[in-house]
Amino acid sequence: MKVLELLNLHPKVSKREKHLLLAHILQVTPSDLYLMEDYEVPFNEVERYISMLSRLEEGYPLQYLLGEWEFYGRTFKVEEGVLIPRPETELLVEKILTTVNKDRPLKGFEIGVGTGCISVTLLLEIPSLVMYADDVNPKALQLAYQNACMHQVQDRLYLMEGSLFEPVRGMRFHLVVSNPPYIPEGMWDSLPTTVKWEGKTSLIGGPKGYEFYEKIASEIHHFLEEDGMFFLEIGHDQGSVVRDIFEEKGFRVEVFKDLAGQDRVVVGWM
Ligand SMILES: C[S@@+](CC[C@H](N)C(=O)[O-])C[C@H]1O[C@@H](n2cnc3c(N)ncnc32)[C@H](O)[C@@H]1O
Repeated sequence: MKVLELLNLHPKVSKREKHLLLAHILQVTPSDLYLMEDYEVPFNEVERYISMLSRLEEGYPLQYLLGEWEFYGRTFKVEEGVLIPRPETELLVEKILTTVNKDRPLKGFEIGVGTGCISVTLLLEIPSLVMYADDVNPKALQLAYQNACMHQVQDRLYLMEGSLFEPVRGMRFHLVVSNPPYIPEGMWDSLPTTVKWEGKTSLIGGPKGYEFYEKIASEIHHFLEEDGMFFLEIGHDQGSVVRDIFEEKGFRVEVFKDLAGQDRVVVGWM
């Protein structure tokens, strides 16, 4: 079959997804495909493409089929059960990069490293930084290690299996960052099928959704240097509740909105 014929299959799947998938299989860029419309695709590739298209139609995420996704202009490996890096999370990284003093040695900690997209990006952008990062999901830790190796920052990233602050008891950091699970449990059933492949551990924060912020607020003072700061991604409607949680514990916080005008990042300090 020809490229154009393949791109016209499965009308329910978006053109963009089909372009990304076929380009990935043929190892060309999506825009190359416009010049290859009459190219006769070898049988094996046709078979692979058609079976992946069926999976897409069933709601399997494109990113997992590709095995990689972009974050902050770089490629990260992704795998089923580990959160796919989101564009909103780039704002969290941006806030850190524009806030911290990058010219001095810095020690950071990330709760819930996932693919490692946040920690690895920070390490690439801040050469004086060393990051510690944990996750309760061993698959995420393996993936984060692979991504750290791919971007050659594995010597400055210490990955630990464990919950919240448990693996770093007794340590203090200049920055603590987290994009914790923040969706309320009751919303699981109504989430799109594609999102569910990322797993409850990645997404569900607890009955209220904002339980992780409560847990972080109750402990974080033990783990921050005197001038330390924390940077948290939040759900679009969690700005005021998360502000209250931290202010009640005596922290100063600022809430920032994303490009869509939704609450997205909380920056705080003691
Ligand atoms: C929303 S994902 C964020 C992943 C990644 N940091 C990102 O921004 O793409 C939340 C991550 O927290 C992890 N997690 C869930 N509960 C945790 C806990 N109690 N302690 C540490 N990590 C946890 C999940 O496994 C998941 O990788």
